[in-house]
Amino acid sequence: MLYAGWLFKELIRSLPDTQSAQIAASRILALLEEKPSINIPNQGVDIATKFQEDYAKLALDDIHFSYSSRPGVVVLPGLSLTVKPGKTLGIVGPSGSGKSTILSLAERFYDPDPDSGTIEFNNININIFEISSLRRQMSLVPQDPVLFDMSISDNIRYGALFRNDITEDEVIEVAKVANIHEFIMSLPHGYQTMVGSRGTQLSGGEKQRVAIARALIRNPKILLLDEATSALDSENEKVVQEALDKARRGRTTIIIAHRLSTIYEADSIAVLHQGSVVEQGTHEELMRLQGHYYLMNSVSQQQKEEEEEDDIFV
Ligand SMILES: Nc1ncnc2c1ncn2[C@@H]1O[C@H](COP(=O)(O)OP(=O)(O)OP(=O)(O)O)[C@@H](O)[C@H]1O
Repeated sequence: MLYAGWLFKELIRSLPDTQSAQIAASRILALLEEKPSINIPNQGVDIATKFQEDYAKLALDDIHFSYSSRPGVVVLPGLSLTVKPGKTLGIVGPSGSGKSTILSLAERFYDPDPDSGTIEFNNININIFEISSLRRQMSLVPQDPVLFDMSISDNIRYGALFRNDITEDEVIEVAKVANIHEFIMSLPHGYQTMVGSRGTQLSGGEKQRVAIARALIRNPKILLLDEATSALDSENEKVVQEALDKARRGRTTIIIAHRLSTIYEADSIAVLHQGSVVEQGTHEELMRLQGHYYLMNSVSQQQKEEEEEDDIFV
């Protein structure tokens, strides 16, 4: 908490002038006073006291969900989906099919509709858990990670603000898994290098790898990846892809894939359409099925070939 206070001050300090700082401070304070969109139990169970297992299982069972701002639009009409302990579940589907919503529900940024089934963490309904203890079990790597105008080391530590005792060795360890250690060491100020406002001094791929290190520093039982390598060039994509593969090894992981090659190796792939799973299996099983997934692969293969042809004529 002390560290969070320090960070708050650092963020305000990094703004260009007093007026921007005042506006930012008042927005943050307004946000803190905003009513949550979920029912948070005051005295939930601390999840850490409940499980000793290394791996977590996450299961959504018959989840109905609409955003309260658009009550008429059903996003999930009774979704059931399980990710097994230590395994990777890939989720693919068209834009708007509900992929990111699943991650938001897992973290309890929203609660399912009242007539829903349950979301369970190791077979226990997640809404009995104290909310911050639940979120500490998970790390989300968003599509467009936000870095702060602080050193690389502090940007990584930001992933575990609840801990004041993170050592530099731990920071280095996760940076190595995230394939970013060597790059950091090549900089004149190493881990103390300032990344600039919103990380502007780093490339997209470097930012994503810092975000992966940030996700790993809290040693999450569940890793949630909203993959966005499609915005990267092929060189950067390969390095980020390797980092994602190392990060998820032996860890319960859900990956939302925008580029299908990201999830070829996943233990299971769910194809989502309008909030329902229309196909599920391994890459090979789904390709044999010659259904939605097969078609998506054919289209993306065709796009890739067209891009390669364009490259030849540049
Ligand atoms: N905060 C929100 N408030 C209201 N509606 C939302 C909100 N977030 C998402 N939606 C709507 O919910 C539906 C599912 O959105 P979601 O972001 O889960 O889809 P997605 O499959 O992750 O899409 P994409 O691949 O484009 O990220 C969409 O119709 C979207 O417009």
